[in-house]
Amino acid sequence: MTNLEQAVVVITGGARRVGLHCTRTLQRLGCQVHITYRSEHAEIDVLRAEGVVCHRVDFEDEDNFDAWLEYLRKEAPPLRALVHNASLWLPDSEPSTDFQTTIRRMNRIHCEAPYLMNMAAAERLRLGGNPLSDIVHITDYVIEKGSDHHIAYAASKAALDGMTRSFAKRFAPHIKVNSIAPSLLMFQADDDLEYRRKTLAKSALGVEPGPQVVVDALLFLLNNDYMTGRVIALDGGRNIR
Ligand SMILES: NC(=O)C1=CN([C@@H]2O[C@H](COP(=O)(O)OP(=O)(O)OC[C@H]3O[C@@H](n4cnc5c(N)ncnc54)[C@H](OP(=O)(O)O)[C@@H]3O)[C@@H](O)[C@H]2O)C=CC1
Ligand SMILES: Nc1nc2c(c(=O)[nH]1)N=C([C@H](O)[C@@H](O)CO)CN2
Repeated sequence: MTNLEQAVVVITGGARRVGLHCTRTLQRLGCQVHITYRSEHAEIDVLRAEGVVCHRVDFEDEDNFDAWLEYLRKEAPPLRALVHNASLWLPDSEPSTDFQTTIRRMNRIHCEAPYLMNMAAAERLRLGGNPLSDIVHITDYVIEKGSDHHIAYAASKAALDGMTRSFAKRFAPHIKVNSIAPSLLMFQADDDLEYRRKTLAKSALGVEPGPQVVVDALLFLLNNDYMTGRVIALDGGRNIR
């Protein structure tokens, strides 16, 4: 069992939903959690009061993101883990968006940004191992099946999945790199009943599990010193449906 007391963990998109649940759990376990968030909201002040270090980072704002990379390269403390949770579930046919913008945004958020953060944080992660350190990519079950309405999203998550194996090769033996690939975790507040029914029926277990299943998988990875380049599928049995 790894000792997470005072371990420094970075969680991107750590101020809402799944990321927030990961943030609160690791903070309670004695970690020093650093999060990135994009938009200001009341929860940020609450997290700061709880001792979470909150960095405002928009992956699509070049100067702001470059400053974040510089922080990871030169100022961050030794890191025990870097969790790539931040994401945007952009459909291909969003009325206000043309397809070129959609694919560019999806690749930026789910592929370019995690790639650049991994390279920037590598030295800090090597220093922060106890004995090993972790990078976790949160991808999506959809990379297995494809999607007809989130093609760019699925493609960019597939790229993130591929980088799991590549970075696992590059960073062994000091840094483990694994993916968590969920299907439905949490509905959006405005998802209607018909959509919820249809979505729940897609898996063998037929439930909306909530964020704890991701926390459980994350803690498993942090505590396992013999797994790298692999994927934990959290999909309620979508594959056997
Ligand atoms: N929810 C689900 O059912 C499923 C989720 N997943 C994956 O699990 C992870 C967590 O899901 P969920 O909690 O729903 O994620 P959300 O859709 O709630 O997004 C997580 C965070 O990403 C941040 N983010 C979005 N765009 C940017 C950007 N350009 N720069 C920096 N941060 C950004 C958002 O910040 P802000 O709020 O400030 O804009 C948000 O807090 C994601 O990787 C998701 O793809 C996979 C399958 C199912
Ligand atoms: N960044 C996000 N990615 C995904 C979300 C989300 O809310 N934010 N939601 C889903 C769906 O739950 C899908 O798995 C089932 O309809 C997928 N990705």
